[in-house]
Amino acid sequence: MATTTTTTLPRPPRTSFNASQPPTSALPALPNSLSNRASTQNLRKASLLPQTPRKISGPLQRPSTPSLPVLTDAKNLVPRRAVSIASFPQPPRTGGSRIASLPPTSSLSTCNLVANDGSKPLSPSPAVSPKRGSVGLERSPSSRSIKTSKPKTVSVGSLGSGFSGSAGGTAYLSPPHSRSSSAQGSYSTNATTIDAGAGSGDELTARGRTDEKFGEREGKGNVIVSVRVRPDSNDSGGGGSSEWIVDGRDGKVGYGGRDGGIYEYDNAFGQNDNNSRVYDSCAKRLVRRVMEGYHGTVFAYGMTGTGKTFSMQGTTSSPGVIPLAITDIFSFIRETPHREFLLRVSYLEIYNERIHDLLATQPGGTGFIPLDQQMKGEEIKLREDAKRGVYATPLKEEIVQSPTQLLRVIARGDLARRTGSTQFNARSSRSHAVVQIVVESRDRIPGTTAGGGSMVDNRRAGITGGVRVSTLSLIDLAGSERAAENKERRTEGAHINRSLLTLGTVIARLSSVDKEGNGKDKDGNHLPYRDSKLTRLLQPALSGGSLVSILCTIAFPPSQVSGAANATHIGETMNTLKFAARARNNIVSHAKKADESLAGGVDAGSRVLLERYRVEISELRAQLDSQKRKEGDDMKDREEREEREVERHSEQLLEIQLARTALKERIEHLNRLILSSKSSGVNSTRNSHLAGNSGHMSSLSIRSSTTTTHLARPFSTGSSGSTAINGGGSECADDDSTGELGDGSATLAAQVRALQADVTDKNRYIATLEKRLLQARRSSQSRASIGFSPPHKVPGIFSGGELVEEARVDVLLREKDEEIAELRARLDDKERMVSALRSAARKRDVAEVGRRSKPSIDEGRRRKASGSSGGTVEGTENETF
Ligand SMILES: Nc1ncnc2c1ncn2[C@@H]1O[C@H](COP(=O)(O)OP(=O)(O)OP(=O)(O)O)[C@@H](O)[C@H]1O
Repeated sequence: MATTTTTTLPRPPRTSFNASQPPTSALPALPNSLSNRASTQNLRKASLLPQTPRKISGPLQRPSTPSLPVLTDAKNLVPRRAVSIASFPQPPRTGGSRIASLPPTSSLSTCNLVANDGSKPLSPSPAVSPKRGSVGLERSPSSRSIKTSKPKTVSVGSLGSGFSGSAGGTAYLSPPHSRSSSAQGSYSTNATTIDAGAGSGDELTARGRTDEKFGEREGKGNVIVSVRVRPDSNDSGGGGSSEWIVDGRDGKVGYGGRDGGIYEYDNAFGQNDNNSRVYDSCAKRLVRRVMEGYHGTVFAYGMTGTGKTFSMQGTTSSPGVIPLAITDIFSFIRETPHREFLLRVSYLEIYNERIHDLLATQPGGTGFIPLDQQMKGEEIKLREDAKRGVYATPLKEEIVQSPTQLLRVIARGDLARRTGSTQFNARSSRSHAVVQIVVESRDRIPGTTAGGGSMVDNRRAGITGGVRVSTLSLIDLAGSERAAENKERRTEGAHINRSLLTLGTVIARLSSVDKEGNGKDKDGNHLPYRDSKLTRLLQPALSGGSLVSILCTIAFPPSQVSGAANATHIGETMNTLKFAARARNNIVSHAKKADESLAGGVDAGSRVLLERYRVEISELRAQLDSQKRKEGDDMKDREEREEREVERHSEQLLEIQLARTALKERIEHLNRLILSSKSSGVNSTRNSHLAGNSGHMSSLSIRSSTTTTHLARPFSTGSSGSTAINGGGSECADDDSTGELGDGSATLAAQVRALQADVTDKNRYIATLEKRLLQARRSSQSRASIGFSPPHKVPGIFSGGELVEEARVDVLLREKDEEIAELRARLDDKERMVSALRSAARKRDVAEVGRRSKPSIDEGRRRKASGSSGGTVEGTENETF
């Protein structure tokens, strides 16, 4: 696990204000230990720029000794490529200055600010003898317009080059502008052309260290407090602006009038300072640190209409902290190829002490849920845990992959935010809005692409390192307003003021907090973080857990305002200045680089999405692989099954073909037999008596394997005709031995026997055919029911060919059926022929007997006539019969 470096840095001593007293006005009032009178006295007595007090109560003078070295780290600075936001796709513009999260399209036109070398003057200016009211400053021409495209820098003699009168009031020489406009209408981050040094590590610049990079100077540490003066909107020059002091070089802002005072901050921005300069000085470095693993919080605080939203969101032509931070976040990602990042964003507002999700959409993702409906739904609560600190839940978080996407998400939230008209701002934010960008990052595995292995894989491979989670909170607070006309505004105002008051109280009491960091003051009392949702949400930042940048906005009272209103305005502005001074003095940050959580600590509910996604990716990959393997196996199985089916089918086809061939051969054989019988003339005219007895037989082409000569077979004495016809083989042998006539023809009985044998033979054959047919039918049915369904068919093997084959088999079967029927008919014919032959044989036998008996009778008659005995004749007849 990466070692955690604590970067609690020493801070220079600050003026300690009376922090025990909570503020009583709308903006928490900073108890002013010195009266104006005392201040005036001190102005005369004290030297300029005291070392510890922030509030400057004496004449402004240059310090006698230079407190800041100049560019001590210059040799360590590494030039860095300028990154243009134009390289990112631009989100759609919804128009109006309010949707200011969008980057500009036109080139910046008001950046020609007076530049110097950006370093703190080494030689103090000669001490001045300020007159009361001018606090050591020469009054600047109050009529100077802020709308002059080329701001005029007026030197204020008492402060030398450090102070200068400018439009609308006291101004100062601006440090060099880090952003420049481009012809393409994009803006490039020239300020980032000097890197903080490769591997800037975990150390943060402590207060008191000179840090020229990004135009920074002394006092830039974990907590940065800046004050920005809004230009006078009505171009009047500001009635009392001459009494206001803005020292951009030394970071001093003050009021020289009654109850006034001068305070020192990390940055003081005059009316000519644009958003990019504000961002570069207040937030740029913090954003970079967030990308490196620190938590960071930037918030804008101030009276209504003083430019908080303008500073945080900006306009299309002058983007504010939020869009510029987004640009830098993605620039950092592009410039850090050895790490991979995952960004998610949420956007909430605290309105009337209720939290609303500005990104909440209807179920199914269709449109934003109106806030009144959200009010009815599940309340968003603040929870706290050791890892995440204080967080709102349930809250929608969107993962973003590009600046455009991120800007769009925030622009969507901006549209949903509540605004209303106040006395000082036609479109006043009536809620505190918190954009939270969670940055997860981890080292990319060497030699792998972005889709590299999981943390588990890395550990197996011996690569250590985990996911670092840091959070950037960008907060646009609602403005305090003392007197509102309508009830709704008053209710809102009451909530806003109460939460800001609590914020002031907490910050005031931070100075008394014990060093344990347990949120209690020295008396053991808890700081009232829980008194408002805002302070509860800011608790981790205020109690030292993150880098903090507070931008306090003020506006000089308009020239037309006088009397009580003017006094109120001055009072509110002073409250803002005091709040800022107190914050600068009291907030101590112990910001640490976030731990890198290892894969082992990433459970299902872990918020470290980067690792969860990586684990999920590798799990899905494994699933994919196993599915592929399974599919391969299945495919192999299917192929094998299909091969087996093909084999079986072709075997069956072969069987059928063999059977068919056998049948054909048999049929041919039978045909040959029948034809030979026919050709031998069973129906010939020689057997006309037979034909005459059974005339239909000739028409049926009765054939026999025996010849008609059988009919001339001698009648066998002592054997009955019927026995001879129905006899078996032995009788046939007898017939053959005894039935041959002189012409060599078979006897009729033999012919009958032959026919009978033929009939038996054919019957057997028919039975065989029927059996085969049955088998063929069965196998054809089983083939149809298994394995031959279309999905299992192998194209080109079973599809068309199989169907044709099936049809052929059917035709064949039909043919066989017909053939069998024909054979049966022939058998019937033969049987009829056999019986006709039998009856012919019987007739012939009778005729033969008659023929033979007639000569005997004649002989007997002859013998009788000749007188010889007739015993021999009888004996002969007996022998014969
Ligand atoms: N530095 C500036 N330069 C030019 N215009 C500015 C500047 N600051 C503020 N404005 C303009 O002043 C008006 C009020 O500013 P903005 O809405 O940012 O005030 P706010 O502090 O956010 O007020 P609220 O608290 O009521 O929301 C806007 O029209 C804005 O464009």
